[in-house]
Amino acid sequence: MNTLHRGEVVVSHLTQIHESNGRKTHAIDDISFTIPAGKFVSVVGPSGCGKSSLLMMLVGLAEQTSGTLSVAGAPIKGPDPDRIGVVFQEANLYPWLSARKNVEFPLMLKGISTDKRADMALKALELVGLREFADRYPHELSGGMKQRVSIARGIVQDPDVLMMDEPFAALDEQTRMVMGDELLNIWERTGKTVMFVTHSLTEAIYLSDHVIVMSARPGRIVDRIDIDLPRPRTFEMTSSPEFTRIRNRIWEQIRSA
Ligand SMILES: Nc1ncnc2c1ncn2[C@@H]1O[C@H](COP(=O)(O)OP(=O)(O)OP(=O)(O)O)[C@@H](O)[C@H]1O
Repeated sequence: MNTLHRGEVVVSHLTQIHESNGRKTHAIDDISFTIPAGKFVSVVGPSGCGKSSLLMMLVGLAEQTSGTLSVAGAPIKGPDPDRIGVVFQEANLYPWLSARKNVEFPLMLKGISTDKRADMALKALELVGLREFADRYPHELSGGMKQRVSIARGIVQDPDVLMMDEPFAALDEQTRMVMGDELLNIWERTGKTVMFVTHSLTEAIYLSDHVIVMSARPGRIVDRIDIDLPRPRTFEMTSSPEFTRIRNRIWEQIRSA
């Protein structure tokens, strides 16, 4: 890893064409952007525009057709949870493992010693406010708590970058708002770069330094918006004229995409 670029994400002329059963789907078309280290950037766009395809390439779970991707100064050659943490829409916890053991799981695969991985998992659970629930099993946790365990698992190896694909989509609105604030809290405390895929324009604006707007498939970037609202963000801001102006601007782009 090039320490000069820790946490920076650089996407250059990225194109992806999926091929399955002899059919080609042009998902992403010539996308370029940079996320400076430590920034919180959201990606929004119409359903099927290629947001998840983009994220899957950035976390090393899919390959591009052309173009380059680099995270923390090095190209992506496969999943690398030391460099890039990932959180998906479903928490995907193992039901037979406690919260702590779920967080420890990737560390166990790496052969990290029992004591060290317990220590790392507890620190990550502490960061998401769940240390007291470390020995609970997934069925004993609420949807929001499960997703917090999943975030803990995503950051347990202390990656510089966290990629999140609709992490709060399955949660009720109230829990979703609370989780957004908690994520901002974790982000502020850890200084990680976050790329956050969401369908919610309010969530994207509320959380981010910058919002990338994609067109309908094949996904291209149609707008890039700096969110200059002060931090900490507050619920009241979501009904301010500035917030509404930005939301309308994004909605116009998506509606006509
Ligand atoms: N593995 C795959 N094989 C073939 N086609 C795929 C594959 N993955 C995605 N696609 C297609 O690529 C396009 C983009 O899908 P993708 O899931 O990236 O969009 P999205 O913006 O995340 O959608 P949504 O907002 O509905 O979650 C879609 O037409 C989808 O059917």
